[in-house]
Formats: sequence, C-alpha cells, structure tokens
Amino acid sequence: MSNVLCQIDHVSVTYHGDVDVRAVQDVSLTIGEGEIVGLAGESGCGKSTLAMALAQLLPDNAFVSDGRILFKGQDILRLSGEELRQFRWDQVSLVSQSAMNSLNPVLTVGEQIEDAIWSHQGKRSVETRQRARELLRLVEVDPDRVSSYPHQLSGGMRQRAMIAMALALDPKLIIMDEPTTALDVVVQEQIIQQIKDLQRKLGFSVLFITHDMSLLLSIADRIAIMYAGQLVEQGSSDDLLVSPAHPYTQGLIDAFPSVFESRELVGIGGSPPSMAHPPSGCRFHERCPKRLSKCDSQEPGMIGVGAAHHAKCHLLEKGAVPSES
Ligand SMILES: Nc1ncnc2c1ncn2[C@@H]1O[C@H](COP(=O)(O)OP(=O)(O)OP(=O)(O)O)[C@@H](O)[C@H]1O
Repeated sequence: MSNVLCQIDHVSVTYHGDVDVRAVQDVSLTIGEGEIVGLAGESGCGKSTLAMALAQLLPDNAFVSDGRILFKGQDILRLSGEELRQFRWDQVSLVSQSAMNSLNPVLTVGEQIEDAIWSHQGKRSVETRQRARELLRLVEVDPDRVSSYPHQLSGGMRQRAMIAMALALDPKLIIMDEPTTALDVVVQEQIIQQIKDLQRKLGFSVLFITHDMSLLLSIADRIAIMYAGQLVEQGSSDDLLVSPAHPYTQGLIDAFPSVFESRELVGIGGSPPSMAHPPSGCRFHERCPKRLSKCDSQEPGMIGVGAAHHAKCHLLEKGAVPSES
C-alpha cells in the first residue's frame, strides 16, 4: 500500500440518549495517500458515524469513546479550536448525499465556493472569484455558473458544485458519503468517472461511502464492509469481488446488479439489528445462511484470508464446516 495518510485505530463512537448507543465499535481502518477506500454496509450500520468521527463533525450527543485517529501521524481527537477548524477543510472535506440540503439556497454557487476559500485563508479577492471559476471548470460545470443559485442547477450540477467546493482548499482526504445516491444512473456514472479522473490528477485520498457494492467495486482500490457498527471484512476490490470471505459481504454483492455480469438479484433476509441492543456472538448470526452453532454466543475475531484481506467470521477458522440453511 502507499504511505499511510490516516489510521483509524480501534475506534468506537457512542451516542448519548435514553439508552447509550455504540454505533461504531472497535473499528480499525487505514487510508493510504492517493487511495480510494470504499466503506459499504446497509443503512444504520455506522458508516456515516465513522465518517463524522474522522471529519471531527460528530453531533453534540456523540463522542469517540475509544481508540484514536491518526492523520499524517497526528492524533486528531486531541485537536481543538483553530487547529480543528484548519483540519476540517485544509486536510479533510466532506461531500454528502444531498447537495440541495448542503448548499445554501440564498447564496450563489460562486459565493459559497469563495466563502470556503475566504473563511480559511482570510482573504476574498479577484483571485478567489477566479479560483471558484477554475474549480467549476475542473468539475466540468460552465464557470459562468458562479452566478447561479443552487435551485437553478440540475441535480448532477449541484453535486459537481459540492465536489468543487470540497476541492477548494486542496484537502488530502475527501469523504464522500453516498455522493451519487440521489442521481439517475447515467449522471451517477459520469460523476463517478469524474471523481476517479480528479483523484488521479490531483492525488487526494477518498473515503467513499455507499450501500451499493457494485458501485464500490468499480471505484475503490480497497473496500471495508461494516455490519451493526463493526468492520466485518476488508480487502482489495479484487479480493472482495473474486473471493468474498464473509457471508454478509457475499449477501451485499448478490443484492446489487453487477457491472461485470448479469445475474439474478437476491436480497439478504431480515434486517440489521437495533444498535441499542446488538445480538450476542457474531452480530450477523441471525441472518447468516452459513451460521455455526457457536455463532450466536461467541464473537469471532478478524482472521487473515490473504495478504491484506481479513474477515470476522468463524467459518474461516480451521476445521469449520458451514451449515447451509
Ligand atoms: N443523532 C443520533 N442520535 C442517536 N443515535 C444515532 C444518531 N445518528 C445515528 N445514530 C445511531 O447510529 C447508528 C448508525 O447510524 P449511521 O447514520 O452512522 O449509519 P449509516 O450506515 O451511515 O446509515 P445510512 O446509510 O442510513 O446513513 C444508527 O443505527 C442509530 O442507532
């Protein structure tokens, strides 16, 4: 792998409420410089919470209850005040699912990009307007659109404008949380291609979050799979495509149309558990078609199945015989 940019080290995140919810539990994940890492899993499994912890944007009722997050070797959980503000844009930026909700409806796109530059570099000038135009050109939006309001742009253009804004301060890492979910398939493909092109050209790293495995297999260098707050498998895209080791990963792959082959889609039976009361043993055991008798009581560890391919499943232990149900 390339040089390490970011190391998420045994991180847990807890939400305070009537019942405390540990939405992320003991997650370790590394993102290399210039690498696109995909994070997949069904709704509610903790992907966005992990992303928010990484961007230091957790809501007030949530906190990192264990572990550390090193960014270029520095523990970002210890940053405060000005250091934190700088980190949030200079090092990491975020593109979220709905550009319509993220963009300010009463400011033009140009003003919003300029604000991002200005508020962190302390100057608004002819150059910031010029930079806003360059950024729009970079994401293939007509630079004259600096004067447009968000509602005057198509969904695809708004999402491109969000990407332009995320690029404004040359961050080292861009977190993309379902950036194309709200778009139709054709526009989605164009934007994915553009993200890949920009990443190659500019060299930033990406944490790409989605529940769509087939999309991830086509964009990510490496993929991590989350289930009920835990990482259950990680490996290269090829590893996961050719030999997924966790039944949940296999289920996710089977549930989405493949860009590589045509086959019948099969959903995963049941639904993810409540994070307030996660099941004992392997958290996937109630839905697993290959569960063993111990899966409901003993939590499996992460087991190596290849050079950089690991999965958290008892089936990978020596001598395990799956029971097909
Ligand atoms: N603001 C909140 N307050 C309390 N609990 C929360 C809050 N946000 C999320 N959670 C809890 O954290 C769990 C994980 O949510 P999260 O949004 O991180 O999942 P996700 O995988 O990103 O889902 P989605 O794909 O739907 O965004 C949820 O199941 C919920 O129990």
